Amino acid sequence: MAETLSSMVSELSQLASSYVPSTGHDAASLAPKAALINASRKIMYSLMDPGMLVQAHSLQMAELVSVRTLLDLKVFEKFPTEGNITGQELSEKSGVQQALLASGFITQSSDGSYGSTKFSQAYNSVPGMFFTLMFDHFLQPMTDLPKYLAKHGATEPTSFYVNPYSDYHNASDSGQTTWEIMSKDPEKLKTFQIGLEIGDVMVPITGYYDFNQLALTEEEKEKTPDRVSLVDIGGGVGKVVKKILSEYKELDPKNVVLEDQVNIMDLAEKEKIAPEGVKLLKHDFWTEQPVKGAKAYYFRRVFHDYSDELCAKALNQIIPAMAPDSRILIADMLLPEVMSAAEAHTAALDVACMVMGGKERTEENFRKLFDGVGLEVVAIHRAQGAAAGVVEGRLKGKGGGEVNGA
Ligand SMILES: C[S@@+](CC[C@H](N)C(=O)[O-])C[C@H]1O[C@@H](n2cnc3c(N)ncnc32)[C@H](O)[C@@H]1O
Repeated sequence: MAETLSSMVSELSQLASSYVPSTGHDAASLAPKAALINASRKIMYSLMDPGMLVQAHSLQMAELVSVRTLLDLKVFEKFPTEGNITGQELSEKSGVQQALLASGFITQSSDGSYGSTKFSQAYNSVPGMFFTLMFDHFLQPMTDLPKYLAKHGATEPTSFYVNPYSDYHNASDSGQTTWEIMSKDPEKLKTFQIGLEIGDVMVPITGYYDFNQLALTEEEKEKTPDRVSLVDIGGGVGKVVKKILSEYKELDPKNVVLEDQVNIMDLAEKEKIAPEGVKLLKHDFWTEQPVKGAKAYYFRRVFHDYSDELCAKALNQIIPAMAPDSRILIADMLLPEVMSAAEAHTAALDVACMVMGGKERTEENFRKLFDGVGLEVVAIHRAQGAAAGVVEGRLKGKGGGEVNGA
């Protein structure tokens, strides 16, 4: 039975009455806010007629382009933290025309002067970088999706050489991967790596898989002190290993390896984010895994960039290096089998990944992927309050070799 306006309003009112404001940015703190926003959106959509939705979409398009332009022109940095600034002053300081400043993202008072909001202030740091990466790397190629599909057929892109991203950059015939294309602009590459931090809340790093179980046992410390506990493959500049090591104290940094492509490892060496002791290794995961017999090979937010065929190719490079008790850990979004408004952002990310030739996956998709290369799923560790988890796998038929009795 269709929900009535009053039943939706009463649902919203119930959520509002139990709502406790929080400044936390972890999945659990954001969940009640998301529930309230989803309930409000449901009401909004039930009230809108199609013409109003077109207006809302148009406004969003204009707002996105305005914010991106203002970020480039560093306009938000010119706002005083307290008080307002006149359009004239702002134009002089930033060199932009007043017309560009009229966005709901900033405020305007009765004398016509402009003030900042919590949003424009936040966009001066990491949230702005995340916005920029979503705009530059996903929105721009995504707007050309109809053109791409007309050229390549209406099928899921499965290649890292030919996908909407490479097509948008006129590089589909260049034999370059998405990453190689992105690496041509070091500033954009840096924004991508650092801005990704904000997506941490969608695929939390910690809190649902116990990384302490990968620490060496007393016996191992004596017999195989150099055994690697954790290899973070495609681990970026080291923010993820830093977070893991800060919360799972039994893990010794010297038993942790961070792997990524040459230019990312150069950046990691420069930025020095990974804790002292962590070994930085330049490694291309399409080639044989050099770290043998590690307790766990971990990919976070990597598989969603690739098709099933390519993920299988990456896994096949690790399988020969695995010990009987080694684990593969894939941390990614876990799409629900049936999509609801609460998971709308996972659908958006699924589309964003498709632009680069990848996709988000369901639990079942992961089981099939593992099965196809001779691995079996041991457990799915779901993150509380997020549509994400760690899929834990091992070599098929190696059930006896447990990682510290896990
Ligand atoms: C979406 S980022 C995820 C980074 C990090 N794991 C995180 O969760 O923040 C994907 C990472 O995979 C790396 N990558 C892509 N292709 C690679 C390859 N062939 N070998 C090694 N790393 C690769 C990229 O450089 C990038 O750092």
